[in-house]
Amino acid sequence: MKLKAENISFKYPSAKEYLLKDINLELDNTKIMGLIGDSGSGKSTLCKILSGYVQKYEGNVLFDGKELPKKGFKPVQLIYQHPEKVMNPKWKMDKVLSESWDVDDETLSEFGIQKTWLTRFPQELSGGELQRFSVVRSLNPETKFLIADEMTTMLDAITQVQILDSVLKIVKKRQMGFLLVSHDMDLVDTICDDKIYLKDINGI
Ligand SMILES: Nc1ncnc2c1ncn2[C@@H]1O[C@H](COP(=O)(O)OP(=O)(O)OP(=O)(O)O)[C@@H](O)[C@H]1O
Repeated sequence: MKLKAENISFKYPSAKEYLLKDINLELDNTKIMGLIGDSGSGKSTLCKILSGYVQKYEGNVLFDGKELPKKGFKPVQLIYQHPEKVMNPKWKMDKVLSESWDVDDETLSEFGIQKTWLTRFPQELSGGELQRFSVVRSLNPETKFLIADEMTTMLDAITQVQILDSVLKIVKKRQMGFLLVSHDMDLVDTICDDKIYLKDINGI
């Protein structure tokens, strides 16, 4: 499977300048890729475009040659850097999960999610606990490509490794594509087969 960005350009409505200009990118499930860039350089924005979360941009995002669906489930799933911003504060966590898929007990335990957390609201969980939900939520059986945007920043070092290991196990088993966005060069070098520097592909 291929995730392709063709001449992506993007400017936030409130900004004067383009953030992303003529980005071309081709990712597939044969290589685990890393995306690196300075803080504020547009990595999260590019991830939101590649996963169909931001839909107003110039250029095309094609998944296996087709545009991403505008509504409903998306085969490219994004694990957000700030899960609290994208979870409905009025929904308890069991509803937040079931909106994506019917998560089994094995997956909950693999990611260290305690059953009692399921009956809490997002604001009643720590950043790290919430991040585990964000990871699990993205692992719908129909997910074909996973983009992890600084997904482990809210976790301590040991938990980071555990969660990433579990995700990578699932990525390999299901032969999903995986893009890891991180500031941590050592982490990218350890986990990824190859890396992309945003400044090298951004024509601004
Ligand atoms: N909704 C928004 N409206 C206007 N500007 C925004 C919006 N979201 C982000 N920006 C700006 O766009 C730029 C890129 O932000 P983005 O989050 O994509 O960068 P990043 O490379 O992921 O940064 P970091 O590594 O710090 O998370 C920043 O200058 C940010 O302030």
